[in-house]
Amino acid sequence: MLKVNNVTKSFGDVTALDHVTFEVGDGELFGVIGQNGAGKSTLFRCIMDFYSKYDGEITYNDKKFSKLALEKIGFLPEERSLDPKRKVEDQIRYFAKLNKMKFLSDTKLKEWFDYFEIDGKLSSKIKELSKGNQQKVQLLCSLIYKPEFVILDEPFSGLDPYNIRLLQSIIKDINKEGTTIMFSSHNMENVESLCNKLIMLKKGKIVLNGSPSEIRNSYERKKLIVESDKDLFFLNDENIEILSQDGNMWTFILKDEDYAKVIFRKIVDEIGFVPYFDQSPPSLNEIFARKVKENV
Ligand SMILES: Nc1ncnc2c1ncn2[C@@H]1O[C@H](COP(=O)(O)OP(=O)(O)OP(=O)(O)O)[C@@H](O)[C@H]1O
Repeated sequence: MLKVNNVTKSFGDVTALDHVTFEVGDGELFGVIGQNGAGKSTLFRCIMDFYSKYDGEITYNDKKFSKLALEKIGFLPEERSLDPKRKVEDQIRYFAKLNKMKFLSDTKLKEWFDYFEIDGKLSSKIKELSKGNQQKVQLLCSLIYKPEFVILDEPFSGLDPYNIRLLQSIIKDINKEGTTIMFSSHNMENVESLCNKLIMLKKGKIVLNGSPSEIRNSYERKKLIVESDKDLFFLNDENIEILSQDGNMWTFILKDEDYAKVIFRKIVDEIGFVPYFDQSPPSLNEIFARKVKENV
């Protein structure tokens, strides 16, 4: 288990991390979300022990992360670090060797290359690949030796939607095989579909912490979406903050979530059948947007 306890890291008068405390359990797929400058990369660098000092304590199974054998950790840094002049194959073999992978057969190498659907050849030079494909090679390099704990700083940045989905499914597969994975993103949608736990950082502080459903269910269900061909404006009263219509879909923002029962009854009484009636908590995307706007 990774334990981050009361970590604060400052650069002059900028507090990049401000009393940050959370845990990542073994086998978790853990998302770190936040806007630009929220402190995500600083957090990863603290975990990797790249700074000479920070306040607080970070341990992995009760030891410093940096004391772990190299081959147990995978790290995709925000600054990509491939050698443009090297061949793809040599670059992958270099990282595999650096991380103490004993043997990498040609077949295994080709399997991984195909798994990532990299557009290029193993014999291509890194600089001959597109940016997105270079990114896929770098992610491959941080995973091929099957580390037990992986940190991926912005693994999806600059990728098209197809490749985002491809890398998400690779990350899920590798996590299912037992690797604990922490990754960062600006995009809540990437995080929501992928992780089972997350934190959101804002100006170096944790403003959300939990599983996507725990976080969503901690919010009131004040938004109702109802499908109806009939006009529903007759339901507008002092218990409804906003009532809007888009085609046959109606959105109600309630003052109190319990009022949904009254609305449901009234619709059934007045017009009978209700094809669609949804009272979900806000999506993570909506929660993220709200948190961005809130003053911390
Ligand atoms: N080496 C440094 N020297 C000075 N300030 C730094 C340094 N590293 C980070 N910062 C500052 O710390 C804050 C957090 O930066 P960090 O890179 O951790 O954010 P981030 O969430 O990773 O952002 P992004 O999504 O843009 O990569 C920012 O205000 C940044 O300017």
